[in-house]
Amino acid sequence: MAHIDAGKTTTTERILFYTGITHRIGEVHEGTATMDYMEQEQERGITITSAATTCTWKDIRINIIDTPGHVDFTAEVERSLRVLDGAVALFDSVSGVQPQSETVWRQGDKYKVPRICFVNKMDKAGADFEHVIETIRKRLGARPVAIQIPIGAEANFKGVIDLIEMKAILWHDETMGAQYDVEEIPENLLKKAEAFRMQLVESVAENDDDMLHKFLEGETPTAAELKKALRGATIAMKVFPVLCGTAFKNKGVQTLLDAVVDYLPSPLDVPPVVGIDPDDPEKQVIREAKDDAPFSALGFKLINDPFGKLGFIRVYSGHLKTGDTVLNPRTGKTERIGRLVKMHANKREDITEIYAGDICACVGLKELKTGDTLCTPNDPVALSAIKFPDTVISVAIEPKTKADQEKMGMALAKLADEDPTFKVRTDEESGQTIISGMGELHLEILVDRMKREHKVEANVGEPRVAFRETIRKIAEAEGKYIRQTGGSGNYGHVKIRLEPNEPGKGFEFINEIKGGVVPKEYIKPTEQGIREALHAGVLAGYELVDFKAVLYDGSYHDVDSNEMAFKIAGSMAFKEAAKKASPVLLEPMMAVEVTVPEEHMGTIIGDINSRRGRIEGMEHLGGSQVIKAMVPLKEMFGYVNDIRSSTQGRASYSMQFAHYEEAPRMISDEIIGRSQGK
Ligand SMILES: Nc1nc2c(ncn2[C@@H]2O[C@H](COP(=O)(O)OP(=O)(O)OP(=O)(O)O)[C@@H](O)[C@H]2O)c(=O)[nH]1
Repeated sequence: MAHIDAGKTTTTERILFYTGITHRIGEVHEGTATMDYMEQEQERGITITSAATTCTWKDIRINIIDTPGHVDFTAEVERSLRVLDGAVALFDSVSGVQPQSETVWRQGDKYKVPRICFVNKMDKAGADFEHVIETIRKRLGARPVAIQIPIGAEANFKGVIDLIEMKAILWHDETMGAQYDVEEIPENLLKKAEAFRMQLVESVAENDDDMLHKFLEGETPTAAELKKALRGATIAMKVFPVLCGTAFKNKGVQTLLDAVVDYLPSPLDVPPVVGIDPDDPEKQVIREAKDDAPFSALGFKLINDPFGKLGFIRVYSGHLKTGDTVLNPRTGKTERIGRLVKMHANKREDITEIYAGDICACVGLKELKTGDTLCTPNDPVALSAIKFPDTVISVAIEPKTKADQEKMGMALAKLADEDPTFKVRTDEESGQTIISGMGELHLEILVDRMKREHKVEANVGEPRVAFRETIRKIAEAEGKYIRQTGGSGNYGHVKIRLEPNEPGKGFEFINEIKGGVVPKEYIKPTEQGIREALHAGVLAGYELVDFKAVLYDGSYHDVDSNEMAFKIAGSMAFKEAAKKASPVLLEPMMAVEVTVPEEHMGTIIGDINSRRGRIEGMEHLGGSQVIKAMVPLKEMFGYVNDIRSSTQGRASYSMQFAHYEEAPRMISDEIIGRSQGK
């Protein structure tokens, strides 16, 4: 996991080489990386989908997922971290912690994934190992602990000092697959190495009683003792071991693999997974990572390819054989496992059985969706699903020909099946197909994939911002749906109150009905009516968020009341109340970070101001300035090209969704006017 371009794919390629999976190293910039197998990935030199692969190092099997760094593909990182037991966080040796490193780090915290840090690109001009450690400490608020220090830097980077064994490890050769030599620590680095080892021992001692005792007695721990204590502290996420190297120049990757084996947890080291009983959501079910436990697995990724649907699963407990039947608690249906495959990027190897802790793909499971659990039918469990962020941008898409029209629906459905952050809907008024996603690049790639993989040509409209609406005041309203249709009647009547909720809290429904004035069976339908109606807010048709709906009164009819009538009454009351509750328009704000040479700073700041942006901070980094700003997404379309031409390509930027904010009057009037066709 890392910011864009830190070297994740390059490092993974080396790992595959050293572990004997590939026999020649694929290079990202030559478009030959094994892990970046999609055409678009090879053309652009970026990772888009996270590829899973398996290798073995020192008799330990390691499942690897190479994740994308670009924020538009953040869902890939989210699902990978949900199912992995450990991660390697890569950092650029010059920049250290970058915006997206921070995001993925927080995702790692969320899923409690122990991590080791690899400072890559030590061969680059300006490489500074200690600066990177400092940014990990400061910007991530983490506890990094160096277990290596570099020998030389930039073009002179030769190897590392292993602070555990207190030996120098030198790569005298930069060619593919070069082996290293273990030597004595050079005289001029001995003092520094001793000081760093002292820090390492101290950090570990703080988290290990035996070590603390030894430390206080003034004893020097052995390498084995140090390793054991460090493993414990790493798995407990008390410390994060830091290593360094250059994947591109083939230095430091074998030692990184050693560290993965030594310090990251095996499935047995992490706490057993906790799910719920699908028949009784109040009841917790704990599943230990044992092969003889009842089977449970989480589906975290789907790929539709010409050979069928591949569902990636991570097994948490038990084992599974081809021919077995599994239950999907979400649908309540069972499916038979026809084929199981181990994935090596896009190549597959058939297997017949899979065990606790492993990752593999099932072929042909029709019902499986991302985030579904698969389990033994007679001992079911539902594991917690993966939460994905909401989409922030959308475009209208139109098939070019009649033939494309038919294929487009199918193609979009397949792509949406694979990608939970890609949404497709039909605009009720215009009848247009609207696709939504995480950013311009995200949608561009999906449209491109539709063309290449599904042979559908389409015209794409201008990108549009996913605005939202919320309310600022408390308001009450009544919804009455009383109709006589033919013989049978309809009677639904509710009174509701809408109240603003804290930002980010979403929608909450509160039932305050007393004395059964609205019978129990009509409460849910009322809530359902409101839930359906909130998707089209009363201002400009955007989803209404962050509010509470309190159902406090109503009435019913013994014969005529039914669920449908209460659903309609709920939605009528909602619309009425929302109009009275001072609705406002919200727009997505992006956290933007621009790295720019000093002489272009003025241009960048002026430009950010003209985009309604707020400068939030500035920082020196090497010879450049890093400008942090909060800018409305609406003003950021096409920024890639604008910044390139205004700085002759010398600035780089990254941006990610931060939060929603009330749109200024001018913008809100424009959007509301447009939605009303003015
Ligand atoms: N100098 C130098 N360049 C490197 C090193 N590692 C990777 N690179 C180069 O940096 C660029 C980005 O490398 P990738 O491996 O694609 O980075 P990534 O983190 O996978 O990128 P995304 O998946 O797009 O986020 C490529 O041109 C690599 O050749 C290194 O150790 N030293």
